[in-house]
Amino acid sequence: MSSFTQATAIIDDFVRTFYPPTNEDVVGIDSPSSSPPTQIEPPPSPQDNRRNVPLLSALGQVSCCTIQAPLQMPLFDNSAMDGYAIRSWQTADASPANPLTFRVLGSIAAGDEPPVVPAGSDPSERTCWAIMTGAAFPVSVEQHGQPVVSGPDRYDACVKLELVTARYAQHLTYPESITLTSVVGPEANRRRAGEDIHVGDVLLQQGEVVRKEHVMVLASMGIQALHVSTRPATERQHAGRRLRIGILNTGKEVVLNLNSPTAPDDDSSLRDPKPDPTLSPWTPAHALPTPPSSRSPSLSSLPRARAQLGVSQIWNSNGPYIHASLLTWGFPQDDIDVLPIRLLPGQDGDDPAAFQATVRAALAAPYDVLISTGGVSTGVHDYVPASIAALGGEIGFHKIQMRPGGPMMFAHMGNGRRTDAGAGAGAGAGGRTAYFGLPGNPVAAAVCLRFLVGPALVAMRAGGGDDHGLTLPRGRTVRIRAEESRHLANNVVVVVQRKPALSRMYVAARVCAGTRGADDRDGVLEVEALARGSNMTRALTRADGWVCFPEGEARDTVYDGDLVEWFSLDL
Ligand SMILES: Nc1nc2c(c(=O)[nH]1)N[C@H]1C(S)=C(S)[C@@H](COP(=O)(O)OP(=O)(O)OC[C@H]3O[C@@H](n4cnc5c(N)ncnc54)[C@H](O)[C@@H]3O)O[C@H]1N2
Ligand code: MOO
Repeated sequence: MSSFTQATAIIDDFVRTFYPPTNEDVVGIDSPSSSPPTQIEPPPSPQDNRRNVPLLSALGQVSCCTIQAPLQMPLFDNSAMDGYAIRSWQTADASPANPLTFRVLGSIAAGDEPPVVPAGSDPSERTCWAIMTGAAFPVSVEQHGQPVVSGPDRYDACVKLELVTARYAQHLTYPESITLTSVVGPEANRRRAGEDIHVGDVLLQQGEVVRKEHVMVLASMGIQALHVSTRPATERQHAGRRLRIGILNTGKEVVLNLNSPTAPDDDSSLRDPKPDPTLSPWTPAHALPTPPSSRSPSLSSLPRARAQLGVSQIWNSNGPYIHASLLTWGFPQDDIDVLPIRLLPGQDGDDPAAFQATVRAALAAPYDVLISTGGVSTGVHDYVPASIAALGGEIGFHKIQMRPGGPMMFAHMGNGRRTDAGAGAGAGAGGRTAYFGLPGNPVAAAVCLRFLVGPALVAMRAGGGDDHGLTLPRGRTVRIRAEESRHLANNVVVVVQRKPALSRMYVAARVCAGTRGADDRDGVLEVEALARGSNMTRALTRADGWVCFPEGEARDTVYDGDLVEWFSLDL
């Protein structure tokens, strides 16, 4: 586990070794601009140049429509951790002196249809399911097929795998039983359907300039095209070398929806008037959305957005977000490719062999930079670090003391051939292709991109920065305010509570209304901390930046009114 400082030093060393200062030609880029987040333009006039364009082409343009969410987010209850879905009440007596054993009934990966468990089974029997991050929880159903939404039958919580001792039987790919020595709270590590976005929530307003954060959220809804009024592009010039960049998204639950800004013009996501009454077979009735009466074009796209997803699948939002970020930071579209992981006959989703074949081909291409999402944490399907090591990648770091984004890895790779056959994982000789393995959770991926990948790419492009190395983001001191209704502990408004000196922590934040653009009375800008949670993407569309609570500080609580560091959303 590296500290943030160690991680940046490792990347810095790579940049200095393989991408020294360059005198290469200036790269002229039509960058989609970094407009202030909440910039609203006057409503477009009829003679404006309105077009229906693929989502990535809408970056930096003015939206002609107010877009309401056609889907709830998360789409279904799912696990925030790799671990075991249990009935939390059965853990009430667990302690080191009283370890409890649970029989494992099966395993659920993200993208798997969740098992349906008949309610009314013997409650004295302790059972559980192995469950991966992003996987749907088992559904307990009554005799007549109604899902059970509360009560002792429900597998309501996930205990993370680090907290249990697992016993394996030879014929099983998952443990036959686990032993637990601590109590697990109700709903622990369970991300609830709709906790971030409700159907009908406004995601983008008419007249708003489309930013990369909108791309993330709209892509997660399966929205592939937007009506925009095009503005003249602002040409930004970036000196330095061109970098060929490949984006890979792992996870069999992830459905790729956008390939490039040059995808065919498609306005079908803006048609189809009928709402879908059967959002998902296992969504509890109370969570089914009631579409509001005034429908926006995106609400009417609900059947299409949902119908194209299989059970337990999600739209890819990380890929479009990374793509949009690179375009925003001035990397030319021609230099960016989306690299789908293609399965061969007989290969299941999330097959490390398919992933390795894709990376091997990319190394031969060759790419300067590969950025993947997902598969870097601790679960059985998190094969990215081992695969990169097996391909000869030299792992610079895997796991950082940072939240979100802790599972991130960085490696550098050559042509994919191992130089020292038989040596242990990670013993490759490395090379000049930078490999950034970002976590799958979208906010975690965004933090890694902003604070580690972006600065690295800029340094690689320019061969410069601070003394020709990595330019670390520079912050500004601001006063933190807790967003309304944040936790009230003993009448003191607490912004963040964390374990002492644990990790560097980033939280999306927004300059407080009334102080926007101007400092408050004592000259310090006030910013509001927005929702945390590495799957809570909606906050990003309202944010202007990130606040940082640095690592190594003994204090575990950040109070309303404390001074903290603030960073803009863009580089
Ligand atoms: N037992 C433990 N479980 C987890 C830990 C841990 O320390 N112990 N860490 C958690 C943290 S923190 C993160 S972040 C995630 C990262 O996991 P992975 O990088 O292995 O990512 P996945 O499991 O593949 O996906 C996580 C999450 O993100 C969703 N996802 C994935 N790809 C996309 C995409 N392209 N677009 C949108 N959303 C995506 C996926 O469905 C999952 O919900 O691990 C925790 N678990
Ligand atoms: O969910 Mo993890 O911290 O990288 O966000």
